[in-house]
Amino acid sequence: MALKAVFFDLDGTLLDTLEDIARSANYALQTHGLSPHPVEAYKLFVGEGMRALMQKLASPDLTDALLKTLKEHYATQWKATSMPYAGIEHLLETLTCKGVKVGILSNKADVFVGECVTHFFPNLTFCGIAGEKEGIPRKPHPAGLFALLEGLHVSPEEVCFVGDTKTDMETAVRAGVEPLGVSWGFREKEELVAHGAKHVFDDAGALEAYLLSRL
Ligand SMILES: O=C(O)COP(=O)(O)O
Repeated sequence: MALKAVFFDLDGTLLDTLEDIARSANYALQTHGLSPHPVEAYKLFVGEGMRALMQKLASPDLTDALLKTLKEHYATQWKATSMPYAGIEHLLETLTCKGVKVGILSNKADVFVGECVTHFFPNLTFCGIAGEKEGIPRKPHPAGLFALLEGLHVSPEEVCFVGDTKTDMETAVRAGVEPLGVSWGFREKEELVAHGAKHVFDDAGALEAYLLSRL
């Protein structure tokens, strides 16, 4: 069926946020007497939201304190080095111009998703944007995607979900939409294929060409 809507993951798919997240997480760890990790190591840690990130890096009794410090630091540092990957603005603009609905579903805290989108994509209109928020289970649970799809009058066969981790691919599979992977983000192609990616793209131009071929 013809493509009507495309939903994107944010961190590692639309935006290269790795360094800012890593720096804030390392700041939190060091503030609470723990050792930092190399920025690259965060490619495996990021993807399930900030609480899960801190749970992966320290004992459970420290999670709340670490999370508070992480959020406070990230609130002032989220755009220090982060930026859209090459070709992303063009891709989003093209889809929007062609009448395809474009949305974002992230496990990043909802407040930061809003700030990032306003800052990095100020001229684009999205059909829905959501980050991790209370009351809605985060990806790979499909509830967040279903909530965004509500009222759009599209069926799952008319929707793609694009992401860079197994969490994103599982979300798409569970929601019954087409799972599309990107290899420029935080994980390897193999992980995406193993978790259901129908295609994995190496640059935004290739993804754009595929999506346009689906119209
Ligand atoms: O910040 C995270 O943990 C993940 O965010 P994402 O879902 O946009 O990749």
